[in-house]
Amino acid sequence: MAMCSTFCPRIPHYSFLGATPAIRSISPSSPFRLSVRALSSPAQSSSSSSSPAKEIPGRIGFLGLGIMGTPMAHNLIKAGCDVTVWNRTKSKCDPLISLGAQYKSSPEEVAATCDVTFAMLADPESAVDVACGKHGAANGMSSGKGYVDVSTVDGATSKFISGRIQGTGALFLEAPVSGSKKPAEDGQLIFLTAGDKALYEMVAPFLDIMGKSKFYLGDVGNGAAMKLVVNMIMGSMMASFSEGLLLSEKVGLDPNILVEVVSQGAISAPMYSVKGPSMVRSQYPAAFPLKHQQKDLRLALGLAESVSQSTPIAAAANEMYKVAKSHGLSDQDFSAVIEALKAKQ
Ligand SMILES: NC(=O)C1=CN([C@@H]2O[C@H](COP(=O)(O)OP(=O)(O)OC[C@H]3O[C@@H](n4cnc5c(N)ncnc54)[C@H](OP(=O)(O)O)[C@@H]3O)[C@@H](O)[C@H]2O)C=CC1
Ligand SMILES: O=CCCC(=O)O
Repeated sequence: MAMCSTFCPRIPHYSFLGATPAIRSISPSSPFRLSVRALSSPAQSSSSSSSPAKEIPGRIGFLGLGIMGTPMAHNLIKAGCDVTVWNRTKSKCDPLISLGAQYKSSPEEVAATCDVTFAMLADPESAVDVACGKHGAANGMSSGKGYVDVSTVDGATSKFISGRIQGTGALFLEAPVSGSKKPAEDGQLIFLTAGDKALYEMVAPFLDIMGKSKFYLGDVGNGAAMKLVVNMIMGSMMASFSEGLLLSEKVGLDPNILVEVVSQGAISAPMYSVKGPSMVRSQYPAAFPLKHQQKDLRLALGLAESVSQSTPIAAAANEMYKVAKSHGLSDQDFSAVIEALKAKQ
């Protein structure tokens, strides 16, 4: 890994060589370039016994600037990190470039110029394509670098990508996130990581910038599985909530009051309080696109089948999301699944 030369002001516990001990006044929007000891170099590492400095990757790549990737990369830039971005639709890079990000025209170039590259892609196909396709990130990876895939994919996909990345000598970490657009903006995501522990430790400061907590779950596939189980539960909860809202209305109750009642009881969940009022108004501004929720249910059902676990509620919910997709609601928020029930009336 290259010498780290980036200072992230929100990283509290790291020793920066060449900087005065009292950290200088920091403009949150401007990347700092202080000289920091790179611990990936064994010689430097072993000669540093008097200081607790840790390894901090210098240049951070970010591939995939959709609803989630954009605020995640933005938070890294705001924290002063040296970030290089790429997105299939180039125009989505422009706001981050204007905030100080660098741009490369392919995942391969990003990976080649960065120490650690994060990827936040739509689904298994795009995650594989961006990591392993022509001009994919794997072509730019080599020993000393790291690849962190934060997309939601299935374990088999993650293992395939891991194999390609590790085949170059680089390290791999899967790190799908729990939390949606607002937590991504607020740096409040929950990372569900698995893979190379050394890379986990190396990127922990960056996960701490983008999130509020992180779990290390062992072998590649475990992070993906945890994420799919969580989203399987979430998809079923939203489907059930949709039925309740419509039933309450049909029997003459005010669904807004149902939302309030639910929020005060044992089944209270932020998701219901946040999305309930707009669902009552039949508005579904996309935070978590419905097509991705259906993808996650599909992948979770595959996971369940692989271990012969019965999941009849998730299977029924999946059918509702499929119906909603067939009504053109793929890019709406997943709460638009309620429309699938209205369509059946
Ligand atoms: N939104 C949410 O609340 C959450 C989403 N997730 C997961 O995170 C991932 C991203 O979600 P989100 O940001 O919402 O999704 P978006 O649909 O907003 O963004 C998807 C990203 O993937 C890129 N992409 C899609 N297909 C391809 C392809 N074939 N080749 C290259 N790039 C491609 C898009 O590029 P382009 O701009 O060119 O279309 C875009 O950058 C998904 O796996 C999702 O399940 C996880 C937690 C929460
Ligand atoms: O994958 C999307 C998760 C959305 C959320 O956790 O709110």
